[in-house]
Amino acid sequence: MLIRPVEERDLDQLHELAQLTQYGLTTLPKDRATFEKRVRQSLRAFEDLNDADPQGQLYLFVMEDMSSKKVVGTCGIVSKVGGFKPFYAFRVETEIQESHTLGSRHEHQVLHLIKNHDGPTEIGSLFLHPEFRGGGNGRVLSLSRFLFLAEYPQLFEQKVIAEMRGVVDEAGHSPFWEAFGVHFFGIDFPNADMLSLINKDFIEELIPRHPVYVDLLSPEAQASVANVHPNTIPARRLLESEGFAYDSLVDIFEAGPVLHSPLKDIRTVKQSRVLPVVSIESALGEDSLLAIVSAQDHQYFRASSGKIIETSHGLVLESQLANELQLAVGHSVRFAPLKASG
Ligand SMILES: CC(C)(COP(=O)(O)OP(=O)(O)OC[C@H]1O[C@@H](n2cnc3c(N)ncnc32)[C@H](O)[C@@H]1OP(=O)(O)O)[C@@H](O)C(=O)NCCC(=O)NCCSC(=O)CCC(=O)O
Ligand SMILES: NC(=[NH2+])NCCC[C@H](N)C(=O)O
Repeated sequence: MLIRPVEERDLDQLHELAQLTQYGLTTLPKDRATFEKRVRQSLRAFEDLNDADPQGQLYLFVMEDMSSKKVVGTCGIVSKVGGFKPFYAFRVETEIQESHTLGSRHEHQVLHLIKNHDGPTEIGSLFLHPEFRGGGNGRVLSLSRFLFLAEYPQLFEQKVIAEMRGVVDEAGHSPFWEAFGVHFFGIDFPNADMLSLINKDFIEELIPRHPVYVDLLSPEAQASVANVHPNTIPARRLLESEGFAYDSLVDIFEAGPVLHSPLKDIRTVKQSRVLPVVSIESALGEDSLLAIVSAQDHQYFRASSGKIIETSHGLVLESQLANELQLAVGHSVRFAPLKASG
């Protein structure tokens, strides 16, 4: 498996992949024209990695199965959210009220709208073809972005967030949307989700101006606040194992949690180092380490996973990994253990 920047030739396969996403994966639209626009946006972003400030550039990656040459997964990074059009979220706050007269105490969860014009970096668009899940590919795909962040920190903000897909069923019904959003926006969730990627003006126009008491929503909607779609549990686990945490922000449409971490504290970023390749061998034994490895010569970033051994002079790579990344002795690579130790 090779992870590399998206190319124009991937469009057909990516578009096919997007048809498998079900509902709620906002940034992997099923509509081809919107997808094509995003691929072009990403091609522009990768063109110059030298002197860009984070201004909302989109970096889209694909995971390619090297044996079949098929695109089996994708993931992305937006260098900065917010800007002229804000990043919207609800902050879940707990309000406590007590009555001496009645001798009672109540805790209410209240949703407060926040609008951020100067937002963090956002990772997203994480999707793996169902046939390729469950064997560790998702971990490599998700973490590869962190080697890119470690390689080019100047392109990103110091804080990184991920908006996790919230609870939405197979027909596109979101309990939170049906209890809340539909009353204000008057359209269905899939439509609102799709429109929000194209033009967010309707959010500014129609979102309620006052805080929202969660107690007033249906029990299903209440239960969905800060919870994720069943197929998004692995994505959440992966980020949590890298140090990301939920801190009271949820999505305004389906109440999925926003996870966050300072860029420098992400486990893979923190543990990654750059060393030269000193040797390539056909098979490495017990003393080797399973690592995620990236190369970036001539600004061409690519990543994969495989066995390595660290020596005092540099790294020994297993030949399959070296072939996937087109590496020879003398090249430098960035690497980190695929999993946190202990
Ligand atoms: C997210 C991925 C790509 C993950 O791929 P895989 O399923 O192959 O991952 P995996 O390696 O099998 O599992 C990842 C980790 O989750 C754990 N895990 C798996 N199932 C679990 C479960 N039911 N409960 C608790 N933990 C579970 C595994 O042990 C593993 O952790 P260990 O490695 O520690 O053992 C995939 O599931 C997928 O395409 N899902 C559908 C799309 C989706 O919902 N994407 C996220 C949208 S939200 C988004 O895009 C923002 C987030 C982001 O960009 O990262
Ligand atoms: N409005 C939402 N919460 N959408 C979930 C987004 C899921 C995922 N982060 C994506 O990029 O597509």
